[in-house]
Amino acid sequence: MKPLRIGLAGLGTVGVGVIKLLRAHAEELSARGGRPVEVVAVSARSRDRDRGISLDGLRWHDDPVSLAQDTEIDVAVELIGGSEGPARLMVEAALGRGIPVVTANKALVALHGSALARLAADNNTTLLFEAAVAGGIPAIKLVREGLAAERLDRVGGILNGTCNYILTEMRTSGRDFSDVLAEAQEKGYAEAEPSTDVDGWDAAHKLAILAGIAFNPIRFESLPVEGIRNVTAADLRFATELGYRIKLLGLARQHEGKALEAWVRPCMVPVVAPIAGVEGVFNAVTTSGPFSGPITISGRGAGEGPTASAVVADLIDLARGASLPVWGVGAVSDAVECGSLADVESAFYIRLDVADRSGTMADLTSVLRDHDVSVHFVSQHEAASGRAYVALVTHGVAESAVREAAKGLAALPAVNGEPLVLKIEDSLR
Ligand SMILES: NC(=O)C1=CN([C@@H]2O[C@H](COP(=O)(O)OP(=O)(O)OC[C@H]3O[C@@H](n4cnc5c(N)ncnc54)[C@H](OP(=O)(O)O)[C@@H]3O)[C@@H](O)[C@H]2O)C=CC1
Ligand SMILES: N[C@@H](CCO)C(=O)O
Repeated sequence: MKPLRIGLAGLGTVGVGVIKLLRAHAEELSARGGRPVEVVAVSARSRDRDRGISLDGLRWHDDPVSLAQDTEIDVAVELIGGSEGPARLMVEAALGRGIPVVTANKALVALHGSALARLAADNNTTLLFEAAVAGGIPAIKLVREGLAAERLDRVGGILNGTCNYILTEMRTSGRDFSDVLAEAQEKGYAEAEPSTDVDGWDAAHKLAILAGIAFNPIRFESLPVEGIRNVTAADLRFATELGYRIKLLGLARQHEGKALEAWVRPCMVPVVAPIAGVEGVFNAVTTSGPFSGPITISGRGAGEGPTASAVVADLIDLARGASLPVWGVGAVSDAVECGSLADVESAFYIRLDVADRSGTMADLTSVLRDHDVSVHFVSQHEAASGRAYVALVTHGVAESAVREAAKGLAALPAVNGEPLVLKIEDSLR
């Protein structure tokens, strides 16, 4: 059989992993795909860098766009990264000439998925991106293929391993965010510039893709995103006492007849929920639908091996001749705005740093009363001399009311700093 000839751009963590996996499992891949899958051309910035693998016999392109235009390749694999620049140009060049593209680039797909889907459709080819969401977890295949018959009402999960690692370490060691982040950076688990991970953007890219295949492509700018910088060790202690874990979640929900509810933010998850037990760098993807019920799968969301496994799974699909739609149902629809969260009802956790003196609790509860926020539970711990952390759990209330109440609480003389408001996600039980 004629091999499937791969042009691969990006020889970093994932690119090298893909070449190693294609070589290590060549026989099985050939049997499963019905023909050999072979890298024939590559592109990276430095031709001389030792990457720990032999590149002998592979054509070299300095420019990934020229790789995409190589007439002796059948598939272009983009493992450079970034939503703009060489990655986008290369993907557009390959799709534009009718060559299928496999990418692990979540930023690119989250921001330009709809335009790239249209370009692919116009040129009768496809764009595959299994590795772009939750690394080694077959998240895209779960939603697009395994649940192809379902009308999902929820999709999302724990979509960033760095945040999950930091929150897990904070809980188990009692240390604060900055301390654990610094250690994670020293060990190489977190980037020197951590914002993409800890401010929720990486998880947001992945959620946007999941929402795109489960429901509709969304306008990325309309997705509410909050990271984990304001979560403290005190919050993790309160969560444990209350029977919860704090997780950075990305979730999208389709309510009948309404705009898509979608967001990324730290949430309280009941300790009995399957997702609460997903710890450290692991990711989890969760879905729910009327026929399939709840599904949660977990695994490694990043790293050479898991990510390469997902990229090569897409290559096997192409070797088999599978023709998968870019988004879930095959139609290329325009990206839609996420709905406002103002009217979405939930229970919330509110944590405050307050002056520990008589009348403080009365001041707090009067603000909540004024905003019609009903309290379900209150707890308090000493913070420092004369100060205390107060945790309040509300009954179900519209998000707009709890946000206004938090502003009122922050304005009280007894309250120090900004209150932390976390959504309580009891639905994931
Ligand atoms: N690492 C992971 O665990 C995961 C990564 N991903 C995604 O996979 C993609 C690749 O990530 P990763 O392997 O970690 O990234 P790396 O930074 O390790 O590798 C990037 C590669 O791209 C090459 N490159 C950069 N600019 C150019 C250019 N202008 N022309 C040609 N080559 C270029 C670099 O070349 P050189 O080596 O010469 O500098 C390098 O080989 C990203 O989209 C990332 O988001 C997805 C899931 C997990
Ligand atoms: N930086 C990501 C891995 C790449 O998607 C994470 O921490 O999960």
